[in-house]
Amino acid sequence: MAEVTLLTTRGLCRDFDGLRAVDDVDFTLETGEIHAIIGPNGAGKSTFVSLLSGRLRPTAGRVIFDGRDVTRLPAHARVRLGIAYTFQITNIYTSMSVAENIALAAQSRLSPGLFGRGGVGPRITEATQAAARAVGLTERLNARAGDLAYGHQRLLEIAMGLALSPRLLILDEPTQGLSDAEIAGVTEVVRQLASRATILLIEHNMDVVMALARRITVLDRGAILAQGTPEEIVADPAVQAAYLGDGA
Ligand SMILES: Nc1ncnc2c1ncn2[C@@H]1O[C@H](COP(=O)(O)OP(=O)(O)OP(=O)(O)O)[C@@H](O)[C@H]1O
Repeated sequence: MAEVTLLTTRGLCRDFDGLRAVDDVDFTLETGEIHAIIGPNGAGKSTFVSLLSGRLRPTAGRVIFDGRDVTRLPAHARVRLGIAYTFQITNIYTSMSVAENIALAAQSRLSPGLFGRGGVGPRITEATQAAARAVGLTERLNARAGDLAYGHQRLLEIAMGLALSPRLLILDEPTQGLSDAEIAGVTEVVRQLASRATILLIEHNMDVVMALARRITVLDRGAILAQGTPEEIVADPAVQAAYLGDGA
């Protein structure tokens, strides 16, 4: 089956005070794939996905999503087009319930500015329950988010991203800080999410990358060092020298 491109970048650059954090990146993401971005610390991974989500503006270059140039669109407009970047854990409201946190995310997509008006509530409830189900948090919907174990808070973050009904879900180190058992759980959740959304995954844990990714992009000092299937990346001498071989 022919691949359909969901997102491309052309000549994407981002400078911080003279430092080029993202350097002339031409990137292509195909619809339905799980695509991992890897690279050493400071390689520019978070900066790159922030340029995709609209959290940051590029110094140069373009971002095309579903055939449309979104380079100048703010983050909230990109969310509405279907680009979701999982909220950092600090964006979870710890005193609110799991359900309320997910509902807030669902509301921002389904009814910006219309919370509580007729017909909107049931759709939010539905979206909340579906997102909780997808990450295995159904039984904790009424728990206070602040009382969740750390691993469950990470799943809540993913559920909040899912509640935005994204076409592209960007997950920034979803397994960071988790136990081995929790990592296995998140890996399975992400695998299943791929039927609902294209996934762009920043991940340091190579076992997780190898288990999930159909394609991998390696960033090094802001530029693309290599791209390919997991097998191609593991066998790439430049990648071995820069990254895999250093015990990271
Ligand atoms: N807001 C900022 N201001 C100045 N420099 C920044 C800023 N954000 C990132 N940088 C710099 O840009 C470079 C790339 O950082 P980035 O966080 O994108 O890398 P990363 O690959 O995500 O790293 P890590 O794996 O450690 O999260 C680094 O040198 C970093 O210090």
